[in-house]
Amino acid sequence: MTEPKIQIRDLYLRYSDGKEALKGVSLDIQPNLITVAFGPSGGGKSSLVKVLNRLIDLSDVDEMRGEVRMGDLNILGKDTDVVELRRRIGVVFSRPIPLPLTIFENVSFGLEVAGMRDKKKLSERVEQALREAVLWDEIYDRLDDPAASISGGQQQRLCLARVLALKPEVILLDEPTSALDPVSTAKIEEFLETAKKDYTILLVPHNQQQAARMADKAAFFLQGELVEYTDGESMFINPRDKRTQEYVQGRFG
Ligand SMILES: Nc1ncnc2c1ncn2[C@@H]1O[C@H](COP(=O)(O)OP(=O)(O)OP(=O)(O)O)[C@@H](O)[C@H]1O
Repeated sequence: MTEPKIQIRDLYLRYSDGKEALKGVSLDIQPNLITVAFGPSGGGKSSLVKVLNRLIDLSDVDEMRGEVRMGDLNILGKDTDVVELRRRIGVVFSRPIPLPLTIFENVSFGLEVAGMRDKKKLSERVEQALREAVLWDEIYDRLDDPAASISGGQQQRLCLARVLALKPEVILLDEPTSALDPVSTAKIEEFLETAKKDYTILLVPHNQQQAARMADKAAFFLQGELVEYTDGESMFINPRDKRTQEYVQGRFG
């Protein structure tokens, strides 16, 4: 058995308004696979994403307990270096929010903050990240244009390239294609299929078709509970839990 990349044990999260977003979730996220976290709105998927790279620190939380580890690193640890954690676990959200800079600078920014100064190295890393994000061929001759001048679908891949430039180990994607047209969606999915050999990927899909297309492993979340966690195929063809069956068959939304 491969060692899980991320181990989550009995994770409980309650926001200050009393909402219990995660009610004792235990989940092993395997490397080099796409794990899909799906289920109806309010199930806790986005909260889980935020816990994993500690963006949850920016929310009003009443109580959070349990254990989340990546190898030796205690992700929830008080002394955990969250800047380094967020480099190792990158995140892409549903709306692309490029920095008000050029295309090139959007990708080089994080590298420069991390201390990379060598222009040649920066250019190489930017090109590599843009190629990996399936964007290079479309924008290689306008790297100095403002990021705002490219389409929404291209901006989303630019945000992905920004994450990739920092050479993360894990990539979290929270409905990354929900604002995109089918062509841009296909490019993100193409990226995910190729990228899984190099990364650990957790995807919150924007619909069930995408979940079924992309999932090597699938985790069904319902009102803060992880109801079922199994191989993608089993989940969508032959789910065990009645609640999963009903959701997968479209009997509730
Ligand atoms: N910052 C917050 N403060 C208070 N409650 C929150 C906050 N964020 C989420 N919640 C609540 O926590 C629960 C889980 O929400 P979460 O966004 O994690 O679910 P989700 O499965 O990602 O849903 P969606 O698909 O709608 O994004 C919901 O009841 C939600 O209202």
